[in-house]
Order: sequence, then structure tokens, then C-alpha cells
Amino acid sequence: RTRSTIKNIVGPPSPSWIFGNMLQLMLSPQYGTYEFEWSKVYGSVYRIKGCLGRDRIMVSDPIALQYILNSGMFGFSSTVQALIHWLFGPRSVMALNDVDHKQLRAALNPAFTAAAVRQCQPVFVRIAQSLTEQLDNCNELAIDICPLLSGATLKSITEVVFGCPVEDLGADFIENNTRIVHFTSTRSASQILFDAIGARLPVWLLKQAGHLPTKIFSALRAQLYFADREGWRVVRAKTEAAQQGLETEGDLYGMLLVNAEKPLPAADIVGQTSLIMIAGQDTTGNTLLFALVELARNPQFQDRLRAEIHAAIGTDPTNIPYDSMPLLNAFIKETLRMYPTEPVTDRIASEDVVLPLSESVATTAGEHINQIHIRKGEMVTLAIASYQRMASRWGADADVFRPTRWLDGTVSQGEAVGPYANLLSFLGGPRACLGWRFAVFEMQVFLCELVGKVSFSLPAEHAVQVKIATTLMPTNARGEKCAFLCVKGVL
Ligand code: HEM
Repeated sequence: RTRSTIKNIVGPPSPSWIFGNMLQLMLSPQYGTYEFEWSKVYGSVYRIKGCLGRDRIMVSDPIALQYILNSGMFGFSSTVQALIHWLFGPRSVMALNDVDHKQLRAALNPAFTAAAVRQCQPVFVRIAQSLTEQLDNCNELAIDICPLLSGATLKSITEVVFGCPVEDLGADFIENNTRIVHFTSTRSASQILFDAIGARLPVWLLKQAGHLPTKIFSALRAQLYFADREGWRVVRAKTEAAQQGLETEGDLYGMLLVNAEKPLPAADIVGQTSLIMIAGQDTTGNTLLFALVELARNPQFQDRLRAEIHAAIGTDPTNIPYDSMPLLNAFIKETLRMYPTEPVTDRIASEDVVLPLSESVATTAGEHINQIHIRKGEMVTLAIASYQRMASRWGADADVFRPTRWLDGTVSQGEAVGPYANLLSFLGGPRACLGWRFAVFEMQVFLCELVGKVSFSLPAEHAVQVKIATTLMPTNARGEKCAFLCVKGVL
């Protein structure tokens, strides 16, 4: 076997054996304080220390990223696999591998096409309108928009997926969902260490940890129980409605259960309930939060966007040409570029592999190498946020939030790595986000409604910081999730 070259690659010094560089990477008060500096100093591939002295490489090189995502030679770490089982269940598409994953994704695909997503427009518009009304009444007061956005995206995902209002899922499910969202909005040094220790345990033993009587594990177990209960309730109701010849179209489960060319077995549909609810809620919610914060920071751009929205609405608000609105779409792309929900994600080599690179990297011996030998079991970190700040691809001012870069030729084409605008915010390859069209369309509708009718500005206090927990989120200086903005009706 070829020797691994990971440990020969240069990188920042590690401040601790127990935590390595992980606290700098994951717990810095402002996400990227260290990472973006490291990528400027060491380039698009460099080595950092994980917990307990484990080497890993941070990769933002597009060719290497493409290979990691598409070759099938890299998979989730054992702790992530266990978490997917605990939170989403063993039948969820994310828990499956190889041919099982491919088949289920293909079967789910018809509910995630552009045409299917368009059918959600009335629901998105109605929920965005009710959010606008709530904001309209705030009268320039500084309010925390996080709970409002989180609630609105939960409502959207419930209605478009199950075809029922969120209240129908039961107070116990909603309450537990709030606990899960809260849990995923926190990250501590002990969690980081737990991940590292878990990665050294055999998968079967790690899965047993799901039975531990702690608050977090009981919330995870409850999530699966409620998702199963409500998933089956919705599926039974739709089957009965279809048998009586009643309408079941218009929502994702109805589409898959009775209206698809090849209907999916009910158990496979129910198995996606927890995943879709969680994957579709705060991901979109947090991206929208960052979008509104950036609008508050850029009042001139906000005015231009509002003018574009008013012109597009014209006299027919039911027929907005979302895809032909240059500023709106450039703004969504820029928000996704600067605030990727999953700014870093780890993968483990499932075989010995040779990782190709687009540019050479330096070794500790002063050599330059064009490929990296990685041994089975070694870890690579996809540095998505760093990739999305590469000057070679996004322009010399890649660290600045500037939506017009998408319109003035600053962004250069290159290897296609992700499904949308060459970004990796939705990841890429066979495990790319299944709901990316959903998310983009929901953001288009929400932004048109909100920015068309409400103006956003920064309050004198409450500076917004960017922090990573499970996903990237806005926080206050104490690291608590919140985003205070002053809002005022404009019509
Ligand atoms: C801005 C919003 C969103 C972002 C940034 C986002 C991002 C992602 C990312 C990065 C992954 C890959 C996770 C990994 O493998 O490490 C993923 C997977 C997934 N997402 Fe999204 N997502 C968003 C919204 C949605 C929505 C609205 C839905 C559902 C309607 C959804 C459904 C899924 C599903 C089912 C997967 C698993 C795909 C698979 O494993 O084959 N996502 N998403």
C-alpha cells in the first residue's frame, strides 16, 4: 500500500493535543476567523489537527472537491452515520448507501422537479404574506426575526410536504421539533470531543448510544417516534382520500403516494418524514435570515431590489417572473455563497485513494505535489465556505458581500461542482441536496413578498455575528442564535 501523504502537507500549528485546531475551526466567535486566514496562507489544501492528534486535510481545491463528492470513494464518518440514524431513521434517503441510496433518490426525484416545486407557490405566498403582516405591525422596533423565520419555514415545509397545517402534527411533535432546533443551534467543546471519541468506536456500539437516557437522546428518539406517527397518519389519510376519488395532488407526499407513475411504497415515504422536516426548515430559514441581515446592511441595494420587485409584480402579483429577476437571483446566489448552511463537512476515505488537485500543494519537506495519497479511514474536510471565497473563482473581492458580481462578469465559470450556480451550499454529486429547487423557489417567493412590502435596517445595538452549530446561523456576541432588525412597512 502507498503511504499516506497527509501528514507531510503543511498547515497551521496546533494549539492543543486534545482539541487540535478544532476549537479554532468550529468555535471561533465569528465563523471563519481562522479558516479564511489559513486558506490565504496555506492555499486550497492544507493539513490541520483534529481532536486527539488526528490529522485531516482541509480541501477547497475544486478538482479535489469534485473527486471527493463524485468518486464514491468517500463516505460519512461513523459519528455522522450514527447521528443520521438517530435523527432521521434508517429508512431515510440519507441513511442509505450505494444502490439503495440511488434507487430511493430516483424514486423521490419526481416530487423535487422544477414543475413539482412550482406547485408550492400558493402555499409559499400565503405563509410569506402572513409573515409580512406580523412584521408590518412592528413599526420600526428592533425585533428578533429568527423565531419568525423559523416558524414560517416550518409551516411551509409541513404544508407543501404533507398537505396539512403544522398544527395538525400535534403540539407534542411541534414542541419536540423546537427542542431539536434548539439542540442543533448549540455546539460546545464537549460535543466536538464526543464526535472525535465516537469516531473511534465501532458503528454498532455507537448506534447503541442512541438508547442513552440523556435529554438530547430522548429528544432524538421522540423525533423519530413523532415523525413515524404523523408520517403514517398523513399517508393513511391520503390513501383513503384517493380510494374515495378525492383530490390528493399538490403536496409532495400525495405526489409520491398516489400520483407518481410508479408510486412509492408507503413505508419508504414515511421514512423521509423526519429528514425532510429538519432538512427543509432551518436550512432555508437561516439562509433567509442572513439575506435580510445583508439587506439591512446595504440599504442602497435593498432599494434597488425593492424597485425590481415592484416592477416585476406590476399589475399581476399572481404572475411574478421569479427566474427573470436579475437582482433577486444574484442576491440569492450571493447569500448562498457567503453563508453556506454547511460551511465544512467531513468525509472518510472508504478505500486507499489518490486525490487529484488543480494546483500543487507544499509539503513540510519543501516539495510541491500534484496529488495526495490518502489511506482508507483517513479524514478529509470539505472546506465549502473557503471554496466559496476563492478569489480565482469569485473575484478579487470574494470576501465582500456584493451581489452584482453575478451580473458584471466577475464570477468565472470553472469545474461544475454543485447543482446551483457552481456553489457547494447544496453540496454536489449523488448526495447533493434533494430539495435545492424547493429552497431556491421558497427564497424567491419569500424575498419578493417581504422586501416588496417591508424595509429592514440595522438597530443601533445588537451586532449580528456568524457562528456554526449544526448549520451556520446568526448570533449575538454571546453566541446565542438571534438577529435583531428594525422593520417598517413600505407601502
Ligand atoms: C437553503 C436551503 C438548503 C440548503 C443550504 C441545503 C443544503 C443541503 C446539504 C449541504 C445537503 C447535504 C448534506 C450532507 O450530505 O452532508 C443536503 C441534503 C439534503 N437536503 Fe437540503 N438544503 C436546503 C434545503 C432543503 C429543503 C427545502 C429540502 C426538502 C424539501 C431539503 C432536502 C434535503 C434532503 C432530502 C437531503 C439528503 C439528500 C441525500 O442524502 O441524498 N433540503 N441539503
